[in-house]
Amino acid sequence: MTHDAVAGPVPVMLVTGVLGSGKTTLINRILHVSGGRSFAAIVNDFGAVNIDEAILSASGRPVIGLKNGCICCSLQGDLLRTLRTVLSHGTRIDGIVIEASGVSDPRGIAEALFDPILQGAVRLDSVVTVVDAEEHDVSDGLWRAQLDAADFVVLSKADRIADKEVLGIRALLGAMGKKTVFVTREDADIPVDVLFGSPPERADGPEGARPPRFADDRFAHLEWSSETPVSFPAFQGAVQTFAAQLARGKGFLSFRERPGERFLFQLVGTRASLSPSMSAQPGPGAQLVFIGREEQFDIERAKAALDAIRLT
Ligand SMILES: Nc1nc2c(ncn2[C@@H]2O[C@H](COP(=O)(O)OP(=O)(O)OP(=O)(O)O)[C@@H](O)[C@H]2O)c(=O)[nH]1
Repeated sequence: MTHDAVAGPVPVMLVTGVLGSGKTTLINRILHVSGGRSFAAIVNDFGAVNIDEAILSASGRPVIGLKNGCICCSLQGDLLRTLRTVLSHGTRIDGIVIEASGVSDPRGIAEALFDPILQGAVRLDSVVTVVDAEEHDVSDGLWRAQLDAADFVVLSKADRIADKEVLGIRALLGAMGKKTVFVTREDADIPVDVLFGSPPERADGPEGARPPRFADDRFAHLEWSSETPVSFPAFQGAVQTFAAQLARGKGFLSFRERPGERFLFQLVGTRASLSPSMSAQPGPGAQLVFIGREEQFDIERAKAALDAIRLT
């Protein structure tokens, strides 16, 4: 099925969730379990280095990264242009998954999909919000906005908490009107057919009355790179000096102590991890992004701590 008028509009799934909740992990599994279907992914990262694009491109599916902004506001034009490019590519596309950056209010993106030129070419099938079972802040306005917009909730990292706590979060989400909650672990099956379900009735077209959106200006980010491998203990020591100020950190890097190996660094809340990188991305140095709330994250000090490791 090449995209054309006969095939009908291409279904779009919009995946939201706060920083580090598990959006890329979910999309990676969707791209891998897509069976005979051909899905494309559009990912929106917060910064010029698109780590998520590099992670997902290992799936072998078309993945396009949008950088330096938020598709719920400043990048809306880029999203529309990218969608048009994907649709006119000439290859069969059975569905498009759009990952919003962890600071996006999904309403802006849903509105963008009502663009008159795209009408008839794409159809917003579902808004999926990933909720981190282990770490979430129910008082956070962005978290609530993402939940409000969700047709489906995917509860990630359920493997990290007790079953009783999972039941508690499900009850909380149920009380918030979210009936369809999928609980996942990193290796669990993903109900792709349900998530790409029939289009729900939406009241969020251009005419609908909507509350104001959340902007992405509450977060500051630092991009840091090194052309050469870094020392592992020096890197660890530098990150420890500002990790408490961060909401998120991620990227690829190589260590002098492990020549020829490439690692994916992930930091969510207080949890940091390093795993062998499966993605093809430029080496041999480091490309990292660190994100923190504006009022907490001292970018200059973090940059100084990282720059110092170049000299070690
Ligand atoms: N144990 C466990 N870890 C998970 C699960 N889902 C995601 N993770 C881990 O959580 C971290 C963040 O996951 P991502 O998928 O990159 O999160 P994200 O929402 O795409 O992050 P941003 O795009 O930066 O907002 C990574 O270290 C993942 O391996 C899960 O279900 N279980």
